[in-house]
Amino acid sequence: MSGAGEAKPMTARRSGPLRGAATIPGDKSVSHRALILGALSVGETRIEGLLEGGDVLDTAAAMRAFGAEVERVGPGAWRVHGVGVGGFAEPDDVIDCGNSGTGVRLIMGAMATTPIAATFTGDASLRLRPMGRVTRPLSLFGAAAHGRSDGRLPLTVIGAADPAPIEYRSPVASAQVKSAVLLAGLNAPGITTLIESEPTRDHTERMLRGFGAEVETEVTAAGRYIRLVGQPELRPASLTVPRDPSSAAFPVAAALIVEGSDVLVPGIGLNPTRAGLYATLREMGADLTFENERAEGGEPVADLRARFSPDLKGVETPPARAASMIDEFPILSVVAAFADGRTVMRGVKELRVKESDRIDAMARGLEAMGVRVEETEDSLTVHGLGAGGVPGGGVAAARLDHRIAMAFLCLGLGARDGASVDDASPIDTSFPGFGALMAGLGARFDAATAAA
Ligand SMILES: O=C(O)C1=C[C@@H](OP(=O)(O)O)[C@@H](O)[C@H](O)C1
Ligand SMILES: C=C(OP(=O)(O)O)C(=O)O
Repeated sequence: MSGAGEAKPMTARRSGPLRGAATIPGDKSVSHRALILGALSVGETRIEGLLEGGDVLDTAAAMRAFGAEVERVGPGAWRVHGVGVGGFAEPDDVIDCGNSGTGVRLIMGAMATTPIAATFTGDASLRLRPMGRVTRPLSLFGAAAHGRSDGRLPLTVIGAADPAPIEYRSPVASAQVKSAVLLAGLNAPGITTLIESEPTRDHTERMLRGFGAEVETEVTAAGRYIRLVGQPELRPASLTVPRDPSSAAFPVAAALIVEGSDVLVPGIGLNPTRAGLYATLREMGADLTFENERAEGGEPVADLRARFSPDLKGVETPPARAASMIDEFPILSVVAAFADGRTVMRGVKELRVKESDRIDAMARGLEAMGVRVEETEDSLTVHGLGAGGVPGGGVAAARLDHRIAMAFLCLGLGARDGASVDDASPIDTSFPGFGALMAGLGARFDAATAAA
Protein backbone atom coordinates (compact mmCIF):
# COMPACT_ATOMS: atom_id res chain seq x y z
CA MET A 1 0.00 0.00 0.00
CA SER A 2 2.35 2.71 -1.17
CA GLY A 3 -0.23 5.32 -2.23
CA ALA A 4 0.14 8.60 -0.37
CA GLY A 5 -3.18 8.75 1.52
CA GLU A 6 -4.65 11.91 2.92
CA ALA A 7 -2.85 13.24 6.02
CA LYS A 8 -4.84 12.88 9.25
CA PRO A 9 -3.84 15.61 11.70
CA MET A 10 -4.57 14.73 15.33
CA THR A 11 -4.38 16.41 18.72
CA ALA A 12 -4.02 14.84 22.15
CA ARG A 13 -5.41 16.89 25.07
CA ARG A 14 -3.99 16.75 28.56
CA SER A 15 -5.73 13.75 30.08
CA GLY A 16 -7.35 12.76 33.35
CA PRO A 17 -6.18 9.39 34.77
CA LEU A 18 -5.83 6.53 32.27
CA ARG A 19 -7.39 3.41 33.71
CA GLY A 20 -8.38 -0.08 32.68
CA ALA A 21 -7.10 -3.05 30.70
CA ALA A 22 -5.92 -2.70 27.09
CA THR A 23 -5.83 -5.54 24.56
CA ILE A 24 -2.76 -4.98 22.39
CA PRO A 25 -2.68 -6.39 18.83
CA GLY A 26 -0.32 -9.18 17.74
CA ASP A 27 3.43 -8.78 17.41
CA LYS A 28 4.43 -7.31 14.05
CA SER A 29 7.78 -9.12 13.78
CA VAL A 30 6.24 -12.50 14.62
CA SER A 31 3.29 -11.90 12.27
CA HIS A 32 5.50 -11.24 9.21
CA ARG A 33 7.53 -14.36 9.94
CA ALA A 34 4.46 -16.56 10.49
CA LEU A 35 3.13 -15.66 7.03
CA ILE A 36 6.49 -16.12 5.31
CA LEU A 37 7.36 -19.43 6.97
CA GLY A 38 3.79 -20.63 6.44
CA ALA A 39 4.24 -19.86 2.73
CA LEU A 40 7.56 -21.78 2.67
CA SER A 41 6.22 -24.92 4.34
CA VAL A 42 4.38 -27.79 2.72
CA GLY A 43 0.72 -27.86 3.79
CA GLU A 44 -1.51 -25.73 5.95
CA THR A 45 -0.35 -23.35 8.69
CA ARG A 46 -2.91 -21.83 11.08
CA ILE A 47 -2.16 -18.51 12.75
CA GLU A 48 -4.13 -16.94 15.61
CA GLY A 49 -3.66 -13.35 16.77
CA LEU A 50 -2.02 -12.15 13.56
CA LEU A 51 -1.48 -8.38 13.50
CA GLU A 52 -3.85 -6.99 10.88
CA GLY A 53 -1.90 -3.76 10.35
CA GLY A 54 -0.86 -2.38 6.98
CA ASP A 55 2.70 -3.77 7.12
CA VAL A 56 1.60 -7.34 7.73
CA LEU A 57 -1.30 -7.18 5.25
CA ASP A 58 1.24 -6.18 2.60
CA THR A 59 3.31 -9.27 3.46
CA ALA A 60 0.17 -11.44 3.22
CA ALA A 61 -0.50 -10.03 -0.26
CA ALA A 62 3.13 -10.65 -1.24
CA MET A 63 2.95 -14.29 -0.15
CA ARG A 64 -0.10 -14.72 -2.42
CA ALA A 65 1.84 -13.15 -5.27
CA PHE A 66 4.59 -15.78 -4.78
CA GLY A 67 2.01 -18.56 -5.04
CA ALA A 68 0.91 -19.37 -1.47
CA GLU A 69 -2.77 -19.50 -0.53
CA VAL A 70 -3.35 -16.99 2.25
CA GLU A 71 -6.82 -16.63 3.69
CA ARG A 72 -8.34 -14.73 6.60
CA VAL A 73 -10.74 -17.04 8.39
CA GLY A 74 -11.73 -14.74 11.27
CA PRO A 75 -10.44 -11.76 13.26
CA GLY A 76 -6.70 -12.37 13.60
CA ALA A 77 -7.18 -15.96 12.39
CA TRP A 78 -5.39 -16.83 9.16
CA ARG A 79 -4.69 -19.92 7.12
CA VAL A 80 -1.64 -20.23 4.88
CA HIS A 81 -1.22 -23.07 2.42
CA GLY A 82 2.48 -23.08 1.62
CA VAL A 83 4.41 -24.01 -1.51
CA GLY A 84 7.51 -25.39 0.23
CA VAL A 85 11.15 -24.23 0.32
CA GLY A 86 12.20 -23.38 -3.26
CA GLY A 87 8.57 -23.46 -4.42
CA PHE A 88 7.89 -19.74 -4.84
CA ALA A 89 6.39 -18.83 -8.23
CA GLU A 90 7.47 -15.69 -10.07
CA PRO A 91 5.08 -12.83 -9.23
CA ASP A 92 3.40 -11.29 -12.28
CA ASP A 93 3.51 -7.75 -10.90
CA VAL A 94 5.55 -5.47 -8.64
CA ILE A 95 5.57 -6.43 -4.94
CA ASP A 96 4.51 -3.41 -2.91
CA CYS A 97 5.67 -3.67 0.70
CA GLY A 98 4.14 -0.32 1.68
CA ASN A 99 5.86 1.11 4.77
CA SER A 100 7.53 -2.10 5.89
CA GLY A 101 11.30 -2.59 6.11
CA THR A 102 10.78 -5.98 7.72
CA GLY A 103 8.40 -7.12 5.00
CA VAL A 104 10.57 -6.16 2.04
CA ARG A 105 13.88 -7.33 3.50
CA LEU A 106 12.63 -10.71 4.71
CA ILE A 107 10.76 -11.41 1.48
CA MET A 108 13.81 -10.53 -0.63
CA GLY A 109 15.74 -13.09 1.42
CA ALA A 110 13.00 -15.70 1.10
CA MET A 111 12.97 -15.51 -2.74
CA ALA A 112 16.68 -14.88 -3.42
CA THR A 113 17.69 -18.53 -3.73
CA THR A 114 14.85 -19.51 -6.09
CA PRO A 115 15.37 -18.89 -9.85
CA ILE A 116 12.66 -16.26 -10.26
CA ALA A 117 12.72 -12.47 -10.55
CA ALA A 118 10.71 -10.04 -8.45
CA THR A 119 10.56 -6.26 -8.36
CA PHE A 120 9.94 -4.61 -4.99
CA THR A 121 8.71 -1.14 -4.09
CA GLY A 122 7.15 0.67 -1.16
CA ASP A 123 5.87 4.03 0.04
CA ALA A 124 7.90 7.26 0.03
CA SER A 125 9.45 6.31 3.40
CA LEU A 126 10.47 2.78 2.38
CA ARG A 127 11.88 4.00 -0.94
CA LEU A 128 14.42 6.07 1.03
CA ARG A 129 15.66 3.17 3.19
CA PRO A 130 18.92 1.29 2.50
CA MET A 131 18.52 -2.15 0.92
CA GLY A 132 22.22 -2.77 0.19
CA ARG A 133 22.58 -4.27 3.69
CA VAL A 134 20.40 -7.14 2.43
CA THR A 135 21.24 -7.32 -1.26
CA ARG A 136 24.99 -7.56 -0.52
CA PRO A 137 24.76 -10.86 1.42
CA LEU A 138 22.10 -12.13 -1.00
CA SER A 139 24.54 -11.62 -3.87
CA LEU A 140 26.95 -14.01 -2.10
CA PHE A 141 24.32 -16.73 -2.53
CA GLY A 142 24.40 -15.97 -6.27
CA ALA A 143 21.37 -13.65 -6.45
CA ALA A 144 21.52 -10.36 -8.38
CA ALA A 145 19.84 -7.10 -7.41
CA HIS A 146 19.31 -4.04 -9.58
CA GLY A 147 17.84 -1.01 -7.89
CA ARG A 148 18.17 2.75 -7.71
CA SER A 149 21.35 4.34 -6.41
CA ASP A 150 22.47 3.23 -2.95
CA GLY A 151 20.33 0.13 -3.28
CA ARG A 152 17.08 2.05 -2.93
CA LEU A 153 13.69 0.68 -4.05
CA PRO A 154 12.24 0.05 -6.56
CA LEU A 155 14.63 -2.85 -6.92
CA THR A 156 14.58 -6.14 -8.82
CA VAL A 157 16.03 -9.31 -7.30
CA ILE A 158 16.93 -12.18 -9.62
CA GLY A 159 17.12 -15.30 -7.53
CA ALA A 160 20.12 -17.66 -7.74
CA ALA A 161 19.55 -20.73 -9.94
CA ASP A 162 22.31 -22.69 -8.21
CA PRO A 163 22.66 -21.12 -4.74
CA ALA A 164 25.66 -21.85 -2.53
CA PRO A 165 25.41 -21.52 1.28
CA ILE A 166 27.34 -18.64 2.83
CA GLU A 167 29.05 -17.59 6.03
CA TYR A 168 28.32 -13.93 6.67
CA ARG A 169 29.21 -11.55 9.49
CA SER A 170 26.54 -8.87 9.64
CA PRO A 171 28.10 -5.40 9.76
CA VAL A 172 24.96 -3.96 11.41
CA ALA A 173 22.97 -5.15 14.43
CA SER A 174 19.88 -5.97 12.42
CA ALA A 175 17.40 -8.80 12.78
CA GLN A 176 16.18 -7.98 9.28
CA VAL A 177 19.61 -8.64 7.77
CA LYS A 178 20.00 -11.81 9.86
CA SER A 179 16.55 -13.03 8.87
CA ALA A 180 17.05 -12.30 5.17
CA VAL A 181 20.26 -14.38 5.20
CA LEU A 182 18.65 -17.28 7.10
CA LEU A 183 15.58 -17.31 4.85
CA ALA A 184 17.80 -17.32 1.76
CA GLY A 185 19.87 -20.11 3.34
CA LEU A 186 16.75 -22.28 3.48
CA ASN A 187 17.08 -23.09 -0.22
CA ALA A 188 20.89 -23.41 -0.36
CA PRO A 189 22.36 -26.89 0.10
CA GLY A 190 24.57 -27.19 3.22
CA ILE A 191 25.05 -24.90 6.18
CA THR A 192 24.48 -21.15 6.09
CA THR A 193 26.09 -19.25 8.97
CA LEU A 194 25.18 -15.75 10.08
CA ILE A 195 27.42 -14.11 12.66
CA GLU A 196 26.18 -11.17 14.71
CA SER A 197 28.22 -9.12 17.17
CA GLU A 198 25.20 -7.94 19.20
CA PRO A 199 22.14 -10.12 19.80
CA THR A 200 19.10 -8.98 17.81
CA ARG A 201 15.52 -10.23 18.06
CA ASP A 202 15.54 -13.99 17.55
CA HIS A 203 11.99 -14.67 16.35
CA THR A 204 13.23 -16.09 13.03
CA GLU A 205 15.46 -18.67 14.71
CA ARG A 206 12.71 -19.68 17.16
CA MET A 207 10.08 -19.95 14.47
CA LEU A 208 12.31 -21.80 12.01
CA ARG A 209 12.80 -24.45 14.71
CA GLY A 210 9.03 -24.54 15.24
CA PHE A 211 8.58 -25.30 11.51
CA GLY A 212 11.13 -28.13 11.72
CA ALA A 213 14.35 -26.52 10.45
CA GLU A 214 17.67 -27.24 12.13
CA VAL A 215 19.04 -23.98 13.53
CA GLU A 216 21.66 -23.68 16.25
CA THR A 217 23.08 -20.63 17.95
CA GLU A 218 26.56 -20.70 19.42
CA VAL A 219 27.64 -17.75 21.55
CA THR A 220 31.41 -17.18 21.44
CA ALA A 221 33.74 -14.29 22.26
CA ALA A 222 33.83 -13.59 18.50
CA GLY A 223 30.05 -13.24 18.25
CA ARG A 224 26.85 -15.23 17.94
CA TYR A 225 27.11 -17.91 15.26
CA ILE A 226 23.70 -18.89 13.93
CA ARG A 227 23.86 -21.98 11.71
CA LEU A 228 21.02 -23.23 9.55
CA VAL A 229 20.93 -26.54 7.68
CA GLY A 230 19.63 -25.79 4.18
CA GLN A 231 16.88 -27.45 2.16
CA PRO A 232 14.68 -28.77 4.97
CA GLU A 233 11.08 -29.68 4.28
CA LEU A 234 9.35 -27.20 6.55
CA ARG A 235 6.35 -28.66 8.39
CA PRO A 236 3.30 -26.44 8.69
CA ALA A 237 2.59 -25.18 12.20
CA SER A 238 -0.23 -23.91 14.37
CA LEU A 239 0.80 -20.80 16.16
CA THR A 240 -0.50 -18.00 18.34
CA VAL A 241 1.17 -14.63 17.93
CA PRO A 242 2.09 -12.95 21.26
CA ARG A 243 0.90 -9.35 21.80
CA ASP A 244 3.39 -6.75 20.63
CA PRO A 245 5.68 -5.26 23.32
CA SER A 246 6.58 -2.43 20.95
CA SER A 247 2.89 -1.43 20.71
CA ALA A 248 2.26 -2.00 24.43
CA ALA A 249 5.00 0.56 25.09
CA PHE A 250 2.63 3.42 24.15
CA PRO A 251 -0.20 2.89 26.68
CA VAL A 252 2.40 1.85 29.27
CA ALA A 253 4.36 5.08 28.77
CA ALA A 254 1.18 7.17 28.79
CA ALA A 255 0.18 5.63 32.14
CA LEU A 256 3.59 6.51 33.63
CA ILE A 257 3.29 10.20 32.73
CA VAL A 258 -0.42 10.89 33.34
CA GLU A 259 -1.34 11.57 36.96
CA GLY A 260 -3.53 8.97 38.66
CA SER A 261 -3.16 6.33 35.90
CA ASP A 262 -3.24 2.55 36.42
CA VAL A 263 -3.21 0.48 33.21
CA LEU A 264 -2.97 -3.26 32.65
CA VAL A 265 -1.79 -4.71 29.31
CA PRO A 266 -2.25 -8.48 29.42
CA GLY A 267 -0.33 -11.16 27.49
CA ILE A 268 2.59 -9.08 26.18
CA GLY A 269 5.53 -10.84 24.50
CA LEU A 270 8.64 -10.38 26.63
CA ASN A 271 11.29 -12.12 24.59
CA PRO A 272 14.57 -10.86 26.17
CA THR A 273 15.75 -9.69 22.74
CA ARG A 274 12.80 -7.23 22.76
CA ALA A 275 12.50 -6.20 26.41
CA GLY A 276 15.14 -3.43 26.74
CA LEU A 277 12.58 -0.65 27.15
CA TYR A 278 10.99 -2.27 30.17
CA ALA A 279 14.38 -2.73 31.90
CA THR A 280 15.15 0.93 31.17
CA LEU A 281 11.81 2.19 32.51
CA ARG A 282 12.38 0.29 35.74
CA GLU A 283 15.84 1.85 36.07
CA MET A 284 14.15 5.23 35.70
CA GLY A 285 11.93 4.40 38.66
CA ALA A 286 8.75 3.49 36.77
CA ASP A 287 6.00 1.74 38.70
CA LEU A 288 5.86 -1.21 36.34
CA THR A 289 5.12 -4.78 37.32
CA PHE A 290 5.10 -8.06 35.43
CA GLU A 291 2.36 -10.45 36.48
CA ASN A 292 1.58 -14.03 35.40
CA GLU A 293 4.86 -14.67 33.57
CA ARG A 294 4.35 -17.66 31.26
CA ALA A 295 5.21 -19.07 27.80
CA GLU A 296 2.83 -18.84 24.83
CA GLY A 297 3.56 -19.96 21.27
CA GLY A 298 7.29 -20.44 21.99
CA GLU A 299 7.70 -16.92 23.39
CA PRO A 300 7.75 -15.68 27.03
CA VAL A 301 4.74 -13.45 27.87
CA ALA A 302 3.47 -11.57 30.95
CA ASP A 303 0.73 -9.14 31.98
CA LEU A 304 2.23 -5.67 32.43
CA ARG A 305 0.81 -3.17 34.87
CA ALA A 306 1.88 0.46 34.73
CA ARG A 307 0.96 3.19 37.21
CA PHE A 308 1.61 6.93 37.26
CA SER A 309 5.25 7.46 38.27
CA PRO A 310 5.90 11.02 39.46
CA ASP A 311 9.55 10.46 40.44
CA LEU A 312 11.13 9.25 37.19
CA LYS A 313 14.88 9.91 36.89
CA GLY A 314 16.94 10.31 33.72
CA VAL A 315 19.24 7.39 32.81
CA GLU A 316 21.81 6.40 30.20
CA THR A 317 21.00 3.55 27.84
CA PRO A 318 24.15 1.67 26.78
CA PRO A 319 24.88 0.79 23.13
CA ALA A 320 24.69 -2.94 23.97
CA ARG A 321 21.02 -2.54 24.89
CA ALA A 322 20.02 -0.60 21.77
CA ALA A 323 18.99 -3.58 19.63
CA SER A 324 16.63 -4.91 22.31
CA MET A 325 14.65 -1.66 22.30
CA ILE A 326 15.40 -0.24 18.87
CA ASP A 327 11.77 0.66 18.06
CA GLU A 328 11.13 2.04 21.55
CA PHE A 329 13.48 5.05 21.54
CA PRO A 330 10.78 7.46 20.31
CA ILE A 331 8.49 6.65 23.24
CA LEU A 332 11.43 6.46 25.68
CA SER A 333 12.36 10.01 24.58
CA VAL A 334 8.85 11.10 25.58
CA VAL A 335 9.03 9.43 29.00
CA ALA A 336 12.49 11.02 29.42
CA ALA A 337 10.94 14.47 28.96
CA PHE A 338 8.79 13.82 32.07
CA ALA A 339 11.75 12.56 34.16
CA ASP A 340 14.10 14.62 36.30
CA GLY A 341 17.55 15.06 34.75
CA ARG A 342 19.10 13.94 31.49
CA THR A 343 18.44 10.76 29.60
CA VAL A 344 21.22 9.83 27.20
CA MET A 345 20.53 7.20 24.53
CA ARG A 346 23.78 5.89 23.10
CA GLY A 347 24.60 3.66 20.14
CA VAL A 348 21.38 4.52 18.33
CA LYS A 349 22.51 5.50 14.81
CA GLU A 350 20.29 2.78 13.32
CA LEU A 351 17.39 5.10 14.25
CA ARG A 352 18.47 7.32 11.37
CA VAL A 353 17.41 4.70 8.79
CA LYS A 354 14.00 3.70 10.11
CA GLU A 355 10.66 4.89 8.67
CA SER A 356 12.11 8.36 9.32
CA ASP A 357 15.36 9.63 10.78
CA ARG A 358 14.00 9.05 14.26
CA ILE A 359 16.75 10.97 16.06
CA ASP A 360 15.95 14.06 14.04
CA ALA A 361 12.18 13.52 14.15
CA MET A 362 12.16 13.20 17.96
CA ALA A 363 14.62 16.05 18.47
CA ARG A 364 12.63 18.53 16.34
CA GLY A 365 9.28 17.37 17.74
CA LEU A 366 10.45 17.59 21.37
CA GLU A 367 11.82 21.09 20.75
CA ALA A 368 8.40 22.06 19.38
CA MET A 369 6.95 20.86 22.69
CA GLY A 370 9.35 22.97 24.78
CA VAL A 371 11.85 20.21 25.65
CA ARG A 372 15.61 20.70 25.29
CA VAL A 373 17.54 18.00 23.42
CA GLU A 374 21.02 17.36 22.04
CA GLU A 375 21.94 14.93 19.30
CA THR A 376 25.02 13.41 17.72
CA GLU A 377 25.12 11.03 14.77
CA ASP A 378 24.80 8.13 17.22
CA SER A 379 23.04 9.50 20.33
CA LEU A 380 20.10 11.50 21.59
CA THR A 381 19.99 13.35 24.92
CA VAL A 382 16.71 14.61 26.40
CA HIS A 383 16.76 17.13 29.25
CA GLY A 384 13.81 16.06 31.39
CA LEU A 385 11.45 18.61 32.93
CA GLY A 386 9.93 16.34 35.59
CA ALA A 387 6.33 15.18 36.13
CA GLY A 388 3.89 17.82 34.87
CA GLY A 389 6.76 19.96 33.54
CA VAL A 390 6.41 19.53 29.76
CA PRO A 391 4.73 22.55 28.13
CA GLY A 392 3.58 20.83 24.90
CA GLY A 393 1.30 22.86 22.64
CA GLY A 394 3.33 22.25 19.46
CA VAL A 395 2.85 20.30 16.26
CA ALA A 396 5.21 17.37 15.58
CA ALA A 397 5.84 16.14 12.03
CA ALA A 398 5.15 12.39 11.85
CA ARG A 399 7.20 11.92 8.63
CA LEU A 400 5.27 8.76 7.57
CA ASP A 401 6.44 7.15 10.82
CA HIS A 402 3.86 5.40 13.00
CA ARG A 403 6.06 5.41 16.10
CA ILE A 404 6.75 9.15 15.90
CA ALA A 405 3.00 9.84 15.60
CA MET A 406 2.10 7.63 18.58
CA ALA A 407 4.96 8.97 20.71
CA PHE A 408 3.81 12.59 20.36
CA LEU A 409 0.14 11.76 20.94
CA CYS A 410 1.21 10.09 24.22
CA LEU A 411 3.29 13.15 25.10
CA GLY A 412 0.21 15.33 24.63
CA LEU A 413 -1.72 13.34 27.24
CA GLY A 414 0.76 14.44 29.94
CA ALA A 415 1.81 17.87 28.63
CA ARG A 416 0.26 21.11 29.96
CA ASP A 417 -1.09 22.22 26.56
CA GLY A 418 -1.50 18.86 24.84
CA ALA A 419 0.29 18.07 21.56
CA SER A 420 -0.55 17.65 17.89
CA VAL A 421 0.85 15.56 15.07
CA ASP A 422 0.47 16.58 11.45
CA ASP A 423 -0.47 13.05 10.33
CA ALA A 424 -1.67 10.12 12.42
CA SER A 425 -2.49 7.92 9.41
CA PRO A 426 0.78 5.87 9.55
CA ILE A 427 -0.30 4.44 12.93
CA ASP A 428 -2.41 1.81 11.16
CA THR A 429 0.75 0.18 9.75
CA SER A 430 1.59 -1.33 13.16
CA PHE A 431 -1.21 -0.51 15.62
CA PRO A 432 -4.68 -0.50 14.08
CA GLY A 433 -7.18 0.58 16.73
CA PHE A 434 -4.62 2.66 18.68
CA GLY A 435 -6.98 5.64 19.00
CA ALA A 436 -9.92 3.51 20.17
CA LEU A 437 -7.73 1.59 22.63
CA MET A 438 -6.39 4.80 24.15
CA ALA A 439 -9.90 6.31 24.27
CA GLY A 440 -11.02 3.18 26.17
CA LEU A 441 -8.44 4.05 28.83
CA GLY A 442 -9.74 7.64 29.03
CA ALA A 443 -7.46 9.48 26.56
CA ARG A 444 -8.86 12.24 24.30
CA PHE A 445 -7.62 12.55 20.74
CA ASP A 446 -9.27 15.03 18.35
CA ALA A 447 -9.02 14.78 14.58
CA ALA A 448 -7.43 18.19 13.98
CA THR A 449 -4.27 20.11 14.70
CA ALA A 450 -5.16 22.48 17.51
CA ALA A 451 -1.71 23.73 18.34
CA ALA A 452 -0.23 26.63 16.44
O1 LIG B 1 13.21 -8.13 12.27
C1 LIG B 1 12.26 -7.42 12.61
O2 LIG B 1 11.08 -7.83 12.68
C2 LIG B 1 12.55 -6.01 12.96
C3 LIG B 1 13.84 -5.62 13.18
C4 LIG B 1 14.22 -4.24 13.51
O3 LIG B 1 14.83 -3.66 12.38
P1 LIG B 1 16.41 -3.84 12.04
O4 LIG B 1 16.66 -5.24 11.73
O5 LIG B 1 16.63 -2.95 10.85
O6 LIG B 1 17.12 -3.35 13.26
C5 LIG B 1 13.04 -3.38 13.92
O7 LIG B 1 13.39 -2.03 13.90
C6 LIG B 1 11.82 -3.63 13.05
O8 LIG B 1 10.71 -2.90 13.51
C7 LIG B 1 11.42 -5.08 13.09
C1 LIG C 1 11.34 0.06 12.15
C2 LIG C 1 10.12 -0.46 12.15
O1 LIG C 1 9.61 -1.29 11.18
P1 LIG C 1 10.16 -1.73 9.74
O2 LIG C 1 11.65 -1.68 9.77
O3 LIG C 1 9.59 -3.08 9.55
O4 LIG C 1 9.58 -0.76 8.75
C3 LIG C 1 9.20 -0.21 13.28
O5 LIG C 1 8.13 -0.84 13.29
O6 LIG C 1 9.47 0.62 14.18
